[in-house]
Amino acid sequence: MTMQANAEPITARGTAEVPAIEARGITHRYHTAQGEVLALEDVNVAAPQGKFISIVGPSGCGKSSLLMILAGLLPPSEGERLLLGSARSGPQPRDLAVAFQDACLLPWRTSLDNVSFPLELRGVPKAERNTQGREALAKVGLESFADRYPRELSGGMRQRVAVARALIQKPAVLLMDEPFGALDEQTRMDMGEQLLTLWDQIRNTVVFVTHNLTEATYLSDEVIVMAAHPGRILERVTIDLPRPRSIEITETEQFIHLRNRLWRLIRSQE
Ligand SMILES: Nc1ncnc2c1ncn2[C@@H]1O[C@H](COP(=O)(O)OP(=O)(O)OP(=O)(O)O)[C@@H](O)[C@H]1O
Repeated sequence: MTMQANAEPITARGTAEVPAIEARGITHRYHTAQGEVLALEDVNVAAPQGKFISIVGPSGCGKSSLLMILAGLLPPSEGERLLLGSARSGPQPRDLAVAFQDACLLPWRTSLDNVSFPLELRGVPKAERNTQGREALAKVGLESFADRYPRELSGGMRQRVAVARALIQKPAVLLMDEPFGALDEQTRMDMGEQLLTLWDQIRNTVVFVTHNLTEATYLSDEVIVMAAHPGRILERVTIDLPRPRSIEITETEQFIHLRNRLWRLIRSQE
């Protein structure tokens, strides 16, 4: 697989100055039988085009809620969410793809049919979507598993199918909520390395929610640290490690320094 460190960022429209995705003054309240929960308070986040942004923070600080709002799947109580400079509501599948911790594959479809599903929804003819589907599976190293069903794959393989399905849409913005959270530490880092190799080729905008500070430091250009009760932005940490990155970078002094900084920020809230 060739790595293109300087690939042009995917810009669906507009100029590179327009953030790919942005949350402006987002406040969100859930109404429960026990009363109101203030999940997010005045959150402002702008993910520049072609950047990899992670969101970390203690459990319950509103990371998933923020991602759902950015995805257009959850209307915020206050504030607005802009996708490529536009405040259109609801998900826009051509500009945006979402991958969750649970791979959410359709159990009755093969890997190939799961990966090519977004193209089917767009009415792409079968021969073309099969070609693109096989290409996408090859990118995540699963070309020989095209005809397998999800139940016949390991957890890591299922997650790779989900990543291929998200990437086949060539979205300008990819939102990922703990996509490797259910995997063991070794598989998780392997998946992170593979994701970075793919991302180096397309350089779209990724917003990645994780609990894992090593993963966040390794993948990101910037890590947004959130605080809880109410959920808000505590600090934004620039990760100025060189790219392309390989797993060995996690052993460098600069990496450990950045990761420890994130850890201290999270600890300061306890
Ligand atoms: N559907 C819901 N109804 C009521 N309260 C909710 C709902 N979803 C989330 N919350 C509450 O909103 C707050 C933020 O939750 P959210 O899941 O966004 O946080 P998180 O940072 O993603 O948590 P975790 O890291 O544990 O996944 C929490 O207090 C949570 O209990």
